[in-house]
Amino acid sequence: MAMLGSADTFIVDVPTIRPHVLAMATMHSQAMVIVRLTDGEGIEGVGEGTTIGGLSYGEESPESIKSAIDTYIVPVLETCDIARVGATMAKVARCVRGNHFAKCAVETALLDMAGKRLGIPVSELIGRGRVRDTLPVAWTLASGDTVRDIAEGEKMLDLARHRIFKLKIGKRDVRDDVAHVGAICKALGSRASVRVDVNQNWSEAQAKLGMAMLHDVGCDLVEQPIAGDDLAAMARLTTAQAAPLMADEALHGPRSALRIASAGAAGVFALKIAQSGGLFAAAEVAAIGTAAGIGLYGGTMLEGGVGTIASAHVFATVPELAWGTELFGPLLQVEEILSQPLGYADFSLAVPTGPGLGIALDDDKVAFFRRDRTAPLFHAVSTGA
Ligand SMILES: O=C(O)C[C@H]1C=CC(=O)O1
Ligand SMILES: [Mn+2]
Repeated sequence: MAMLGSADTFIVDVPTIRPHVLAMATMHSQAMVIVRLTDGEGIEGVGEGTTIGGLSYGEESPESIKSAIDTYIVPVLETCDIARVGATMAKVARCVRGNHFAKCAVETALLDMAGKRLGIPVSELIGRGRVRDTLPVAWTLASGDTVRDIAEGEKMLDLARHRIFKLKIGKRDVRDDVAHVGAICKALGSRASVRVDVNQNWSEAQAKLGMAMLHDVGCDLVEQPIAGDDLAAMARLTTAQAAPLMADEALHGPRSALRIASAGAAGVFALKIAQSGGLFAAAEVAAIGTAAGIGLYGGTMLEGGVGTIASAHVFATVPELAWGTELFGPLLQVEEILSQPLGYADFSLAVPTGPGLGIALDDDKVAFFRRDRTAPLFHAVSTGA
């Protein structure tokens, strides 16, 4: 039995290392909602709710995530035995509709606490438990410039950090986008797998042309080429096109996963904990995909360290992760806000082994990047006078 001790939610804004150009927004910084819960014994759990480009990607914004947690979810937690994470989240689901990103942040914090209480990693609390300790990690080339993207890809290969690259397209004319992808495929050759994400920006006709041309230039996978709610068109493209179609924005948890699988509307699922509505729900999406013979990929909402590691614990439990993961979010930010650096090496991310999430926030960095910070932004520099 454990009762809620305290709850604190706040937004941190961390600049990106370069502009990140997507079809629907160009990011210069990432806004992450951090939730910190304690129980009556003082055990702390952290969670993260993060989306991309304000309201341009999905239906929740950083501000709405924080407000849903503070106003509607925390009062429910106050009535629960928060040691029972499944029962607590079931009660939250009865009281709060939708708001998957907010629920995921809270469920993450509860699982972090539960793991710490039990002395086991979160991955051991999901499904059948952990089956792997490292995850292959893709990088997104999205500087908006082909030459710069090739140089960045070469650098990542040299550093042995990434050999899977996702290109963000859909903003320009289809033929211009394909020329950009083709140039990168040609430059990186067999040293890398190149995939694209259109973020729903094509019509079905554009997708027919684009997917055929992309296959011809060596692109391995096409993510969400058209609107995620048009399952009939996704099914037509999945059947007719040689390049596999990956569902991303179409997936909102187990029920949508079942609908997509039944309609034959995707060959690959992008698993995302926030979009699914939490870690348990993401594991259920994975199970539906596996049962339907759909390939799995560990997706990201470009979360920082907390959301990335929460995702990593789930992906570490997936028996077959044919397409790897894209858990590079913290590397796109100028600072990880964690006390210990994450283990990116040998084209992979190490899944922490400590209790709970196995990570801790760095309080100074959090104080520095908090949107509501009261301390001065820059420390005074001594002149030696
Ligand atoms: O999948 C998305 O749409 C979101 C995201 C993942 C990688 C990236 O660069 O953006
Ligand atoms: Mn996507």
